[in-house]
Amino acid sequence: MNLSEIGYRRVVVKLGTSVLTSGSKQLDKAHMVELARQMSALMKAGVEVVLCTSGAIAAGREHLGYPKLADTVANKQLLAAVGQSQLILAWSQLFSIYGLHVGQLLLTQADLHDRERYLNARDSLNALLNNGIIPIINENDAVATNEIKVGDNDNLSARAALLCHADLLILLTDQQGLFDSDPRSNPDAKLIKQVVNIDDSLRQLAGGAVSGLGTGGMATKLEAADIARRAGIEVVIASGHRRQVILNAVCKEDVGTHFTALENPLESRKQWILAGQAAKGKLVLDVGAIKAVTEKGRSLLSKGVVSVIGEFDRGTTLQLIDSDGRECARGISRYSAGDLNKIVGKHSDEIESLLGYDYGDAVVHRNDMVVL
Ligand SMILES: Nc1ncnc2c1ncn2[C@@H]1O[C@H](COP(=O)(O)OP(=O)(O)O)[C@@H](O)[C@H]1O
Ligand SMILES: N[C@@H](CCC(=O)OP(=O)(O)O)C(=O)O
Repeated sequence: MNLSEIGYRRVVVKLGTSVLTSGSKQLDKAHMVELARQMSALMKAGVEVVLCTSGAIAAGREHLGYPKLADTVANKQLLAAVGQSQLILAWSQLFSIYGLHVGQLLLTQADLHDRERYLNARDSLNALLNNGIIPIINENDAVATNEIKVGDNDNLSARAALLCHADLLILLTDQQGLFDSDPRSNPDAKLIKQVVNIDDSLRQLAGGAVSGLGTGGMATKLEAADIARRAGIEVVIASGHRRQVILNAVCKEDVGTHFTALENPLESRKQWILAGQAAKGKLVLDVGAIKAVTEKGRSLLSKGVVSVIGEFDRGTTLQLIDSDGRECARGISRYSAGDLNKIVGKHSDEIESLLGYDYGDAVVHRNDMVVL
């Protein structure tokens, strides 16, 4: 393996519950050690690895002897709180076989949404990697309510890849990659080896199916792939049980589905906008505004806003959607929902007289916006 010729410096590996449990109800440590071996080999060859691991809830169930618990958020938090310590213990022991230390980062949406916390998380990741320690990331399920949850580890791993400026994201799951329909329900489904563009027809293929203990299925993997490739990060979706899968993916061998990265990655501030999540609010845009924003690279003005959805403060990241609810851009609002409700459809010149102040003509400035 000549990794110096490959060119990847930093790789994020995401392991789904389906991989960690091998489809059973418990952590498959025999398989985890094999994955740790491959990641350790990369670290020793000079390729830095960040591990994004699911499996806390499954590990919690196993550790407590499969208790009968109602399917509530609080009970999932209980299972994650118990299971996360088992999970990190397992990884710490398995990597120690290869002489490597691990460091744990449990993140929530809020850590990615707030610029200062985002930069702090980035510093921690870099400090670990600069010292040859493998960062192990999971969502902080025990404290995350639905509002502050990223929600699935596919998205979390993409955001982590942006955070640490990785150049490859490997999403490992229980299928060989992305198929043209769900291989669980269609045995004739065909593997898609290369994806250059992610559009609505591709999203439809991903459907909603999820393996036994997993969250999100292929749909969240596609979302993750889209976030990463926009930031100039290549993505591979492959089977976590394929022999040498991590090493082969890093050596650019033909494994699973490969997503080409966009050539002009977004600058860092736009990456941060994409790394956070537009959780709190939406603006519905008229046709002219959609065109101005998506085709002409303009800022969004109040005149082009048809309606405001949700309650939010100034400085919140919003989804900019069309009348069918399709998201066309994401950006930071210069006005609160309350203010926006007073100025929708109005000319920018009227803002000061309507509000008694103004924060500029743009409701969402183009420097604070990512067109999707
Ligand atoms: N087009 C598709 N190609 C591959 N898998 C798909 C597709 N559509 C849905 N799936 C489902 O997605 C599942 C993997 O997602 P998930 O259960 O969340 O796994 P993980 O725990 O690895 O994140 C597969 O088992 C498969 O049934
Ligand atoms: N944070 C959760 C996993 C959430 C998740 O996205 O799971 P998966 O679809 O298996 O990657 C856990 O550790 O159990």
